[in-house]
Amino acid sequence: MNLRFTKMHGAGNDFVVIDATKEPFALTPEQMRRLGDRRFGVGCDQILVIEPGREPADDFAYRIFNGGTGEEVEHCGNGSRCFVRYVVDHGLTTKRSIRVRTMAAQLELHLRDDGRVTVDMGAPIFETGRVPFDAKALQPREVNGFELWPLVDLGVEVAVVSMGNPHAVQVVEDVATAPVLSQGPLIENHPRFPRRVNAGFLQVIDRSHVKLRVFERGAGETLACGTGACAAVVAGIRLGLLDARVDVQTHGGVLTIEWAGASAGLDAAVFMTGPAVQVFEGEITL
Ligand SMILES: N[C@H](CCC[C@H](N)C(=O)O)C(=O)O
Repeated sequence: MNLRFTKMHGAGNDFVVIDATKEPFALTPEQMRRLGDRRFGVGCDQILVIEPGREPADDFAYRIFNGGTGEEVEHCGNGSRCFVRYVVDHGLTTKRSIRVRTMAAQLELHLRDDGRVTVDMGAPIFETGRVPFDAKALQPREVNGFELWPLVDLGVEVAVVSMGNPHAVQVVEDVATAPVLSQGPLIENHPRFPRRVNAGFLQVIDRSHVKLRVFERGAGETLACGTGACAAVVAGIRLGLLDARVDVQTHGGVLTIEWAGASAGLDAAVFMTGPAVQVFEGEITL
């Protein structure tokens, strides 16, 4: 079969976007892995599939598949910005504030006049059972009232947060020398995370600037991770290290994360603002 696609990126986190608003989408996990393969396919971190809204309040639905495994996942922050850029640029909507539903959340997204996109990412989830993280028989270390959980076999402590998808965030001295490529897969597949996990490495520059690297579940280290940036900033705020608005420097660009959780309560929504770029359109024979 021939498949038309659009290649996009959000701060270097790259995507193959498939428009399934006109006919139903049905690719096998093997075909998804082929799309994600940087040698035998197009190559991307995730595949984004845009579908018509399934609920009256939703303008669209969009599905996310990790490019390395073909598995469908709950959320993709950088992908949600590219989704908005796509539907506006391809005339699928005349709105600039768009409601979309993913597997895990209903999002409100806004295309700004400066071309960046602001996403209401919803509230973070801290209950370990909902991340999910198996805390059985573990003693956390409390910092500023927030738990850091030991991964004893790896000799690290992580904050566990869900943004709809699971994140394990550790604070490091220097992301440039952090063991992202060696320790990342060990955290991703750690038995304490029954659905595996995205592993974040957070370096605090000052209370409103951080650097972040993420070894993503099902994709490896990406140039940026939107939900990872949200999870890392939320963890940093709860640890008392960060203010409510933080610029996150990733390999692929800067994401701005805002969370008023320290003053407005832990169920405050996280807002992410960042770029969304179309690179090329193409057709692949699967
Ligand atoms: N690898 C992630 C999905 C993509 C998240 C990331 N690309 C983002 O921008 O949030 C997971 O398995 O949960």
